[in-house]
Amino acid sequence: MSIESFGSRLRRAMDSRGPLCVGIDPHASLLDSWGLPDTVEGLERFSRTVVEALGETVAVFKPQAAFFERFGSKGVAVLETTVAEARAAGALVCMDAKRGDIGSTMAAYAEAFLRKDSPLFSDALTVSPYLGYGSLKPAVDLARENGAGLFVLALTSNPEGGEVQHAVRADGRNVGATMLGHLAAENAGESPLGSFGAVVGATLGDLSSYDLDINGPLLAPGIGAQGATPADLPSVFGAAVRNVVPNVSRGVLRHGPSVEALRSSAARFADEVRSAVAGA
Ligand SMILES: O=c1ccn([C@@H]2O[C@H](COP(=O)(O)O)[C@@H](O)[C@H]2O)c(=O)[nH]1
Repeated sequence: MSIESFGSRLRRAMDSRGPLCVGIDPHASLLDSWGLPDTVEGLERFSRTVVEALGETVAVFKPQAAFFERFGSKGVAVLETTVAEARAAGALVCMDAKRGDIGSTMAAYAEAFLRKDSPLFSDALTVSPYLGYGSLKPAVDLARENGAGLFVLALTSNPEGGEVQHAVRADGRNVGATMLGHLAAENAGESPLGSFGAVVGATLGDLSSYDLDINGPLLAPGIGAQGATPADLPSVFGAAVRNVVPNVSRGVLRHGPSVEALRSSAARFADEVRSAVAGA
């Protein structure tokens, strides 16, 4: 029996639930504003509340591994539960762990997040290609085998990213464009959508000099706390906007701990995204 690909599962989730991805980023300041202690117990209450509020409506959750790892093994245990509960609620999970290393070590990272029986198995994983795109091959292979996906950092939302990603190579292409080219090759011939996506910040303004037509998803962080809005998406992404998975973390999470307020905030962002994409 063949496994359904991540790209196919994601397209279905985007069509039925809308494309919004909500981050699960338990910042210490958010725990505090939710009236929770900055402890493993606080972390657990926070994550469970987000999943309870939004698990049946958002297409994708993006837990930010760093906020769990800062509590050590107990925090990682909460991350495992969060992933399982989010997936059980019907959402896809993109683990934002931004892993990247030499190929032999990358294989171990891939096993941690993309092996079907791993406690942290996620539908997709963010990865860093800055040890060379080829170093990601073990993750590409395991993702394909298990119907999972990757989001490769191509053009990140932070202002410092350009120093690396806009650097121009000997062939005249810049580094970010080169990563997009690798992903287009990875996704060639896939339908309805390839499983190998790019991270492209919603904060970056006009990207018309880039070929964003990679036949794969474009994970777009930067909406809300970093200043971008859903209305920016068409001008940033052009025709590729239909493959954009816009991420909002603090912009939604700051409305907790009320489940109702979290739901209304996510619904507002989802509506704004829908209108922006429909008008594009
Ligand atoms: O280019 C990137 C890649 C990843 N991120 C991550 O997304 C969220 C954004 O959080 P907000 O609260 O909505 O700003 C966070 O987990 C980042 O690590 C990114 O912002 N930019």
